[in-house]
Amino acid sequence: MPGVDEDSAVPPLRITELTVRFAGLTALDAVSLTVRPGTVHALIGPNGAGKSTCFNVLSGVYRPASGSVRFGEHELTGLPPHRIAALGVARIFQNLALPPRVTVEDSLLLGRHRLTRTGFLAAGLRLPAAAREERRHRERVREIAAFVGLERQLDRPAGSLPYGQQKLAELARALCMEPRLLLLDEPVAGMTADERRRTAEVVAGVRDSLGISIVLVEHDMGVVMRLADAVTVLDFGRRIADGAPADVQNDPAVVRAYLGERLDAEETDR
Ligand SMILES: Nc1ncnc2c1ncn2[C@@H]1O[C@H](COP(=O)(O)OP(=O)(O)OP(=O)(O)O)[C@@H](O)[C@H]1O
Repeated sequence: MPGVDEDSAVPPLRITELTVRFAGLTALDAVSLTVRPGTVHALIGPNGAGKSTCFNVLSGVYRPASGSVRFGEHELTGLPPHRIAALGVARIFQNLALPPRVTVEDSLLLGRHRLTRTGFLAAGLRLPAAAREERRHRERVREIAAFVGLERQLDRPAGSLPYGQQKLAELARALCMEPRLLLLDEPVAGMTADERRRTAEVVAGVRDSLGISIVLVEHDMGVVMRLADAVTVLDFGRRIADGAPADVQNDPAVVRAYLGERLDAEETDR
């Protein structure tokens, strides 16, 4: 499926020396990483490592104490979430967020709101330009639904779909914004093995056919190793490794960090 906007080239995302503090706790400590255009970049690490904090800075929820996040020519730190979204940064949350009683089609159409030119007043007055625009948006919604494999679910309320399809519908809604960067927060958590495989395929398709960059926070190492082009590992807010998945997996600091987490869990179980 091609993108619609010709001048929507995907720029690199450069995070430089990012530091976030909460009342004495350093949640991110001078973290740097670069997401190359059109790649899946996984952000992994044990619980409390700082992954969600990093997402919250990228999407404008938190302001860092210092450091910068540049998306192409734009500095994202200090911008409110809607301005960051308008630059083409879409975030998908871990919890289901689609209104359950609204049809998949209408939810996806709402996802295109930011791209609507004629606006709701013109649409309400049934002006021809608005009708044309709505037809165009509906066509694109159908294309995107087909891309994630939900073309036959468009008329169904989102809440009536199996969990895996609801998550795909959320991904479709994010794609309806025509984003250039997708932030995926544990996209396969709570899924069956089949749903995980299907979701991983769709995410790979988003990268390969749309060229969108993806930052992926995920605990499922199978999915990370299969999907990621690059991996950054955080532990206690510090970057402890960065590179190709296979290299990072064998890095002694990474093995130690995850081993520490397992030992902590065993300690709590006792
Ligand atoms: N709003 C906040 N106020 C205070 N402390 C916070 C806040 N948000 C996160 N923290 C702390 O910052 C650290 C990093 O948390 P964060 O949620 O970013 O980790 P994470 O890697 O996403 O963990 P998980 O895998 O468990 O989701 C933790 O010690 C957490 O308790």
